Amino acid sequence: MWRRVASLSSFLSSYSTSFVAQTASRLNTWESLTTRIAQQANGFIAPKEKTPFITFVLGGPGSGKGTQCIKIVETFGFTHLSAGDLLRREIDSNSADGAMILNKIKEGKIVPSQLTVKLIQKGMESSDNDKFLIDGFPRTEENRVSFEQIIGIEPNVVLFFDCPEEEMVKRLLNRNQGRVDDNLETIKTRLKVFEALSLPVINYYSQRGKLYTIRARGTEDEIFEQVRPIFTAFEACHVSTMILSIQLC
Ligand SMILES: Nc1ncnc2c1ncn2[C@@H]1O[C@H](COP(=O)(O)OP(=O)(O)O)[C@@H](O)[C@H]1O
Ligand SMILES: O=c1ccn([C@@H]2O[C@H](COP(=O)(O)OP(=O)(O)O)[C@@H](O)[C@H]2O)c(=O)[nH]1
Ligand SMILES: [Mg+2]
Repeated sequence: MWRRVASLSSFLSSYSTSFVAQTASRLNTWESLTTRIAQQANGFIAPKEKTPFITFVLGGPGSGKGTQCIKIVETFGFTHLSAGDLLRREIDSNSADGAMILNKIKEGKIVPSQLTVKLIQKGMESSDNDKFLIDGFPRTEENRVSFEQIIGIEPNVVLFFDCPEEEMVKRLLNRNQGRVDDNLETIKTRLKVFEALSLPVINYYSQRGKLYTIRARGTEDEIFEQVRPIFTAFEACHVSTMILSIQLC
């Protein structure tokens, strides 16, 4: 079934255009967006036994990943798995790895991949949902490869919140969530880690045609209006796929 639907991607792309062209008209790249979405739509709102629909949410510290994830969850019904939150929960639960994780976070360094991937895997397995926002992961090429090896699937979509450094620093210093890493010294390390280790991951997904770059400056609502058409198009594509499969059966 999935192969048959994929072979219809060019038809789906023109079909979905009429559905969502209005909302997506803000994007200059609409034509290539619909083509890519038609190719990547398999699994959106899929039943549990099907491959889940995975979105990686990437961007520098303070770029607004978590804030936008809340809006995506509210609007599109994803399950939000923040890698940072999973690690902080692990610290709070006094697990054997807690002290090591706390040190890594304090220093702005990256926790060993296997540990993070296992926590994400647990989060996915304990959810009935099939649509996941994996926020703040993968942060390194090693993270990315480890996810592919352990979970065995690739993301359908990768969002990149592209935000100027000075804006990220300002936001982090005002975050007020009592986080051990929201101080200037750790922020400086985190920005360096982002540039050296995370940007290559973003480039990798850009080359694979999976990257959607969001200009992450402006109000939260303005930024969400760049995010919304991406998922609206996937939803429309899913509906047209359902209609087609009913017609073909
Ligand atoms: N568009 C925005 N404009 C101003 N502040 C924002 C915006 N988006 C998020 N914030 C604030 O910036 C801080 C960091 O946002 P967060 O979503 O935690 O970023 P990330 O998860 O990428 O580190 C939070 O205090 C949040 O309320
Ligand atoms: O896959 C991950 C995600 C997070 N972290 C650690 O957790 C910190 C906080 O991550 P989070 O995503 O919460 O930060 P944000 O970007 O949202 O500010 C990072 O600096 C890392 O030290 C990690 O090691 N691996
Ligand atoms: Mg966050």
